Amino acid sequence: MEYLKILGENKLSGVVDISGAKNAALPLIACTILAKNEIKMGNLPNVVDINTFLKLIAKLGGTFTKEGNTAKICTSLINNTTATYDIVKTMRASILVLGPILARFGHCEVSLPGGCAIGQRPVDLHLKALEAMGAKIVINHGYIEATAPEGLKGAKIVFDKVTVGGTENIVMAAALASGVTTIVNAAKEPEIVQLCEVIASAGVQIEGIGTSTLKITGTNKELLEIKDFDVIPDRIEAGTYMCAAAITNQKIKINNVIPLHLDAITSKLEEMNFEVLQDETSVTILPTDEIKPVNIITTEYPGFPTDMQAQFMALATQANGTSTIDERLFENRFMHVSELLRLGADIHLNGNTATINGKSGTLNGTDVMATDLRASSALVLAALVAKGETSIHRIYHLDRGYEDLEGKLTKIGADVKRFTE
Ligand SMILES: CC(=O)N[C@H]1[C@@H](OP(=O)(O)OP(=O)(O)OC[C@H]2O[C@@H](n3ccc(=O)[nH]c3=O)[C@H](O)[C@@H]2O)O[C@H](CO)[C@@H](O)[C@@H]1O
Ligand SMILES: C=C(OP(=O)(O)O)C(=O)O
Repeated sequence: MEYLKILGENKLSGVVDISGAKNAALPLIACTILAKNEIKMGNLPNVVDINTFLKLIAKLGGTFTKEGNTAKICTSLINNTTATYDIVKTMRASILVLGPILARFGHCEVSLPGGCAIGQRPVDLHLKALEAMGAKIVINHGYIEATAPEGLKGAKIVFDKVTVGGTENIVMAAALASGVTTIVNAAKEPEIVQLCEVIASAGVQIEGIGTSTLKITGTNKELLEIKDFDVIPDRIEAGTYMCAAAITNQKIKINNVIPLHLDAITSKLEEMNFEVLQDETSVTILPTDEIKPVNIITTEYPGFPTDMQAQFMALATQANGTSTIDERLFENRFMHVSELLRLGADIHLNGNTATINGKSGTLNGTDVMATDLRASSALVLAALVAKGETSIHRIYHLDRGYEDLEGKLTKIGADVKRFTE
């Protein structure tokens, strides 16, 4: 297994180029199942989850070629409708093939994803919505077996909770359904906006893009001609490097971003007394005299993202005072706390609230274990300011979602090396 060794306290400076968004690219690859043509997708991040999703497309009978950050995907020959456990267990986003395959073929089988390190993460809302569109769903031997021999029919779906994956699955299913589907309480994340725009650019009528009510007029199983596109920049990768600048209190420019997507992150950094300069495609974090504490509540976009919670917790250890972080989306997304404690942080957990006493002492490098993707990046951030050497184990989590992390950090002056144990 591979691990990272980081020697802390280096001065950082320079520019980081942000890759395409994993969480936009995954549903966009799933949406190629709606198309009859080959689609060229640019700005794909070179991360394990993308390769896993492409492998899933190939297992279903689709084809792809990938060169650098561009893939050409064609699903016209799909002849298998089952997403098996071996793939789903490594990548929960596999559930995103359910809507498009069911809509196109009238049946689909997807292994139940089960829980993961950050919580139970049920998919009941995806299933309930598909049932409202006419699907019959049974759970059999750990598989979701969905059928709709007559095709899916447009329906009014009112989501009990805002769900990113649920909204994506239903938008894709609705694109090939018959009639109009209205999604009320839809998620509004930029990743969903891009998915809707790509499907709309193929001629599907979608009203309300970027709002919490989406109205999709389906094609009644007529496959789409989807145009080539580039994946939007990764706002979570960008936010992570913004935190790298902040935690080391150095000036770093984060390039190739959409600053609007970073508003919630920028505003929390400003509350922590950092100046954040913006132009059309970059943000620059400037050092501050005093890092101030912050109070954060995670919520849906455009609020503060749960995917940035762990990184801000690492940053809060360097603040002059006590910060609080309330995790409202996932019941178990605090696995990084015990590892930050091993580095010397002073953090108390009470239910879904973490209290972080900043500057209670210096962090000291040691061995720590990554437990999920963003927990891993929080440990990397903490290691950048810890005294001495930190070894971060189980970095396969990190590789799911950060392209060339060592390369990007090394370029701005960090001492990061990968080893095999
Ligand atoms: C690949 C991808 O884009 N992953 C993101 C996506 O995950 P994902 O799409 O899984 O997250 P959801 O928005 O669906 O989950 C939000 C909340 O709703 C609950 N829920 C969801 C579906 C359902 O059927 N029933 C149910 O109860 C979940 O357990 C969670 O508490 O959005 C999350 C919330 O912004 C991010 O942290 C993930 O990085
Ligand atoms: C939780 C994440 O991803 P996933 O939903 O794929 O587990 C993430 O990107 O932070």
